Amino acid sequence: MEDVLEELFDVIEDRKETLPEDSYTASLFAHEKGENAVLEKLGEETTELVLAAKDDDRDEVAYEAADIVYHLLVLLSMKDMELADLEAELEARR
Ligand SMILES: N=c1c2ncn([C@@H]3O[C@H](COP(=O)(O)OP(=O)(O)OP(=O)(O)O)[C@@H](O)[C@H]3O)c2ncn1[C@@H]1O[C@H](COP(=O)(O)O)[C@@H](O)[C@H]1O
Repeated sequence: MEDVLEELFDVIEDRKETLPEDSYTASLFAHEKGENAVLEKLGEETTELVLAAKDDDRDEVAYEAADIVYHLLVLLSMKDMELADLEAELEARR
């Protein structure tokens, strides 16, 4: 899991730097309202996650959770934060 998160975060950071035209991630960084779009997605996906959980739809829970994690990592990158910032907070709670 840690490897997947690190790899995904590295890809997100790369998209932020190189801004390829065909990249959804890059479009979020390039667009003036990209941060708002990410925040809206997080809100929508959280609602969808709640509904999926209520339905006991485990596939849909996994799908929505993945959407949330992806957009959460994009948000961390937009705030010039590192995955280590999230890890440190989680570690501090153990
Ligand atoms: N994990 C993701 C990921 N999760 C979601 N999304 C995109 O986020 C957008 C919004 O997600 P939604 O599920 O809301 O999309 P939707 O199907 O339009 O749904 P609705 O809005 O209709 O509800 C879609 O365009 C998805 O493709 C993602 N886009 C990219 N990644 C990762 O980022 C990498 C780089 O992607 P690019 O930046 O596109 O090269 C990829 O290889 C993936 O690993």
